[in-house]
Amino acid sequence: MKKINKICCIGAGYVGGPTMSVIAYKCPGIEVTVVDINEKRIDAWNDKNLDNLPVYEPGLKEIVAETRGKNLFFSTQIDKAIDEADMIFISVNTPTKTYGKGKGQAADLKYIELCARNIAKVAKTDKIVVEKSTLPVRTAQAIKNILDNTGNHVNFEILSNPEFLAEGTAINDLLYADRILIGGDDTPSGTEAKDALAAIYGHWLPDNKILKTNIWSSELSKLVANAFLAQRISSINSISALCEKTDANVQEVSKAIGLDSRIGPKFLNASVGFGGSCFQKDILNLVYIAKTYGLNEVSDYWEQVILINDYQKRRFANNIVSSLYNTVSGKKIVFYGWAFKKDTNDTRESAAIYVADALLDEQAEIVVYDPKVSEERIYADLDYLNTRTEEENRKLVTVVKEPVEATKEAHAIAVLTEWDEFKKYDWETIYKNMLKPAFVFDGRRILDKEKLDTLGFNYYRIGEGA
Ligand SMILES: NC(=O)c1ccc[n+]([C@@H]2O[C@H](COP(=O)([O-])OP(=O)(O)OC[C@H]3O[C@@H](n4cnc5c(N)ncnc54)[C@H](O)[C@@H]3O)[C@@H](O)[C@H]2O)c1
Ligand SMILES: O=c1ccn([C@@H]2O[C@H](COP(=O)(O)OP(=O)(O)O[C@H]3O[C@H](CO)[C@@H](O)[C@H](O)[C@H]3O)[C@@H](O)[C@H]2O)c(=O)[nH]1
Repeated sequence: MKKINKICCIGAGYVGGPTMSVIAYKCPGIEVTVVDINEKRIDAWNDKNLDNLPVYEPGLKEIVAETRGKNLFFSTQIDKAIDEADMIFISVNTPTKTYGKGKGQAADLKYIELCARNIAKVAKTDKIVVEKSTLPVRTAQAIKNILDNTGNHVNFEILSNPEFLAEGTAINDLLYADRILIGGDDTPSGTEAKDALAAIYGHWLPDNKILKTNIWSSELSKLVANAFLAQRISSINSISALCEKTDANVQEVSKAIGLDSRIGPKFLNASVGFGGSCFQKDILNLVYIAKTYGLNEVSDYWEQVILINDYQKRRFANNIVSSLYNTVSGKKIVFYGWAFKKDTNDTRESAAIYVADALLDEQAEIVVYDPKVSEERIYADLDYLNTRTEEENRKLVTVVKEPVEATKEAHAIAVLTEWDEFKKYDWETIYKNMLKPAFVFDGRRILDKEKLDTLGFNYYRIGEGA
């Protein structure tokens, strides 16, 4: 079996950084170099103060402290790292296309193609190239064409090894993965490459967790896994709307159905809507692929998962407006949370952005508190929507560091992220701070209903009648 001594990972983001840190940690005999074109990001990965790493994940800084400078390196010298590596992971972003054919649905593969061309240009020895990014099914074919046609006639073996970590639990998910998926050709060199990659994960995971498939099954399974997970959330969120009309309680419904072992209890938490960089992007990609093959019914079926998610965010915002006597103009609404889920500083596609946008359309004054998200990020998220000028966003939205203080003279609080600390606040003081009637809209169902009711709040939570 081919022995891997040096790994290069192109892309030092939310996947490349944590994944390679764990590989370096578990495989002290392998030298791992993570490269990126973004110099600022690499500098942050190399920052002496581990609180300044560009990705916040519980447990990450301890692993980086252990490995960085020993067998884990972060660098902008991309060509050098490619040249020296036996195995190259491509872990760059694959966002939804914002232009041209497939705009708004297809995955934008320009960064992937740039990586392939760069590898082809630089490689002087045989390489195993691993797709770590989430890609449309059959992308490996395109990568192979580029490598074989523009390369220096060395042998490239292409593997698909999608990543299933969830943000906020990335380190745990990597250390105790449910499964590792490795897709590749069944040729002798393909099998040898799959074995070499399996051996890396074999440093800490048992054989029965490592699943080898053909490359197309592997590429497609990643999109399907995300589609199934998001489908569960949209399913329960659609039922949350029905619960609110019928006095059923969505949590009781989740529990009742989840006890059926065929359904299972996980991923049935009703919420203000799923966010994150992956679910929407990957489902849209699946929708686009199905349409490309003329499978319109398949495409419509999966698109509905996104439509319900948009509906849920809109529904939450509309409910705030109608509860506050049909006008929020000039009213102070405090947002608890901006990240798309707890324990991450990532805000991509966070429901908070869209709820804020809808309320700003109604001229609300929004005050945001999030324990991990910077002011700069929050304004950038709003500016990116292009709904109003940057000046207006800064006029209507304030970002604060003091969550209880922020509620002074507020009309309402909206809980957008399920950060644990929100549960521990002094809700009595918050009640005193606020204008009456004091409204709380809990988009995550994390607060103590009985306590808030007793204190005098008008407390609403997703999936339950008033
Ligand atoms: N974020 C997640 O939780 C998650 C989980 C599983 C899979 N994925 C998938 O993994 C991929 C990466 O996601 P991410 O969240 O880490 O993205 P990210 O945006 O955080 O990181 C990608 C990095 O790649 C760099 N990059 C882009 N083009 C480059 C090039 N040509 N050369 C060098 N560097 C380049 C960017 O500068 C960026 O730092 C995506 O396909 C995503 O769908 C993400
Ligand atoms: O019952 C639930 C579970 C999740 N969510 C929301 O769904 C979104 C996504 O959460 P989660 O899946 O935990 O985080 P991600 O980091 O987006 O991880 C997903 O996307 C990754 C990128 O592809 C995959 O690797 C992971 O397996 C997949 O879980 C977040 O807004 C959550 O708040 C709910 O509303 N209800």
